[in-house]
Amino acid sequence: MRIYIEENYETMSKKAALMVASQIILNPKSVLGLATGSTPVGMYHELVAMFKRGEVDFSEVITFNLDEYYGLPKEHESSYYRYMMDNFFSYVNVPEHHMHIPNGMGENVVKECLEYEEKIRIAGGIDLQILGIGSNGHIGFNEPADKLNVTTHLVRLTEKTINDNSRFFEREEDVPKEALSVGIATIMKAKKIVLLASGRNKAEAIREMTSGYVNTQVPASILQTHSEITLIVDKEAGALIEAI
Ligand SMILES: N[C@@H]1[C@@H](O)[C@H](O)[C@@H](COP(=O)(O)O)O[C@@H]1O
Repeated sequence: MRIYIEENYETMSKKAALMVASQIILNPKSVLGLATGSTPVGMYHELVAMFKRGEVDFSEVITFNLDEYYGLPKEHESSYYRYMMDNFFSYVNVPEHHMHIPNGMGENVVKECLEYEEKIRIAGGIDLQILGIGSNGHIGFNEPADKLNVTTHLVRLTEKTINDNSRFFEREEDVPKEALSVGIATIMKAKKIVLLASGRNKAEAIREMTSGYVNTQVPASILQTHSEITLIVDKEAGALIEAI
C-alpha cells in the first residue's frame, strides 16, 4: 500500500486530481470508478479547473459510480446523481451515455444490480477506482458485517452511516435506510484504487484499514490485499496510522 499523508484537505484533493488526470492522459478511454461524499468534492473541483485550463479531456472517459440511495428520485437534492451533476458532470465533457450511476428507483432491484455489474464488465472493468471511507470503515455502501456482498446489491444502511449522512438531509428521518452499492469484488477488481480520507473522524477507520489484518467489520481493510492501492490522507485522518 502506498500512503501519502498530506498537509491538508487542499493538497490531498490536488494530489488525487493529479492521479485521475494522469490516468486519463495515459489512457483517454479510461474507465473510472467514482465516489461521492464530502471527501472527494475538492478533487472534483480541481479536475473541473484542470478541464477548463485544457489540461485534461474527458470525452472518451467512462464512469461508474459506487452507489446510490434506494427509493430517492435522481432529481432529489441529496441523491448521488445530483451530487455528481452539481460537483462534476455539469462542468466537464464526460458524454452522458458514458456516465453510470446505480438507479435507486428501479422496479426490479435484482435486475438493476445484475445489469450494473454487466455494464462494468462490458466496459472492460474499472481502471481507476476512487474511494472515500465511512467513519465505520465502509467503502461504497459496503457496511461492516460478518459477511460482505461480492457484487452490486441492495444494502441496509447502519445507524452510524444514517447518522453521518444526515448532514446532507433536512432531517435524520429523511435519510433513506437502504442503498444500492457495488460489492467488494466489484471494487477489488479495479486495476488501481485510490482512497481519500480527511479529518479526525476518519482516523480510527484509517488505522484499522492499515492494521495488517482483514476484518469484515472494517470493510476497507480488505484493500490491504490489493496490489495497486494508494491511500491519500490529510494529517488528521492519518494521525493513527501505526504500520506502513
Ligand atoms: N456512500 C458514501 C461513501 O462512498 C463515502 O465514502 C462515505 C464517506 O463520506 P464523507 O466523505 O462525506 O465522509 O459516505 C457515503 O456513505
